Amino acid sequence: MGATDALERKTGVIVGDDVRKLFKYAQEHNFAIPAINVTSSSTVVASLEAARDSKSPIILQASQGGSAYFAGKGVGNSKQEASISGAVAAAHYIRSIAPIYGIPVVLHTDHCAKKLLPWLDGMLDADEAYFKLHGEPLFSSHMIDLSEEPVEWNINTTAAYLKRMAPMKQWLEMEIGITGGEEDGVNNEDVDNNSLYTQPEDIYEIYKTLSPISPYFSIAAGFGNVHGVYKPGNVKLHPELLSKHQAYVKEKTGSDDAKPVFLVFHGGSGSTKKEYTDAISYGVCKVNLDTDLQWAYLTGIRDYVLNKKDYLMQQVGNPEGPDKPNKKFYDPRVWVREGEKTMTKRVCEALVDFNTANQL
Ligand SMILES: O=C(CO)COP(=O)(O)O
Ligand SMILES: O=C[C@H](O)COP(=O)(O)O
Ligand SMILES: [Zn+2]
Ligand SMILES: [Zn+2]
Repeated sequence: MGATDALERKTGVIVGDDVRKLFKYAQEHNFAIPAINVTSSSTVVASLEAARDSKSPIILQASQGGSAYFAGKGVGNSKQEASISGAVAAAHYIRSIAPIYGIPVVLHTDHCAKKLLPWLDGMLDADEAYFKLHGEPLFSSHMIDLSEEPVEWNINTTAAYLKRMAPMKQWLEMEIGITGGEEDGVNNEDVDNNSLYTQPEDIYEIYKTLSPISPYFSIAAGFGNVHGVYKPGNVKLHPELLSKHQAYVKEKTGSDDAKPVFLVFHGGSGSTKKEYTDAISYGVCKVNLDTDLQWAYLTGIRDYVLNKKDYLMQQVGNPEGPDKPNKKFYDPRVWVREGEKTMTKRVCEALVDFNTANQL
């Protein structure tokens, strides 16, 4: 018995009820699925390889900036055209290759502040076009992040988007309580500390508003989360706040489910195993991990270049002889692959930390 038994589609990109079933299964079995920020085919395959080798489901997500990178940094993005095309290209790529890895994959997009809503609108146009042809949306899920706006406007605008997505049974993640650090190029490092911690009343308000529209939503509730990795002690996480949210919603709705809310943990990098497992025990089913993987990807490439320096300074000639060609050392499939290996290893560690390994 494993998570795959709960799913209708067992490999490749999953959508609709399967997404909800996977998240519920994760909550019931005390694990969370890592959401990896991908920016290229290379980071996609490094993540998929880790999930396949660990017999785990995985979430691949593209941020607005990561999507534009998929399209190419040389393309203009004043109307979000690079972010829309790049995200759609990433989605088609991931949909094409995910099945050969033999694991279920949730295809998601990350954040999306108010000023970036045209990006989300463009992706939803692509979802609806795909839905007409295939009876399912192109992406499994999206995030909307209006956490810096007044709470009422955040909830009402999120509700309007969920209404648009509901006929496609598409998942929507929303944020309440600001994530510190940097996201989408916006610097939240100086944000007031209290706005990093969400109150249970806000969670219930969201739950009450969104539930009648669609059951396919999750909440990234702030419990001190910060993007990036800083000096120890700078970030104070309070995952125990999440248990108050669950208890409050359970009491208000009379639900017999101890974890009625699907919760998301942002800023996963640099956190302790206990912070992960505590948050997971309170109903976190998705943990976002980016910065630690950027670092892991670099280390493999960095070490390769440093160790092979004498083979990389000219096309011909190395310590083995002045006539020796260096092609097999500077082929990107060799040195980029080293970054993939160290990234895969770090994703495997996360899968163990979040108790996801061997859950399929
Ligand atoms: O929350 C994240 C992406 O949305 C990732 O945060 P980290 O970069 O801190 O892991
Ligand atoms: O928001 C958090 C993610 O780490 C994405 O970051 P990014 O905007 O630098 O791609
Ligand atoms: Zn945010
Ligand atoms: Zn985030």
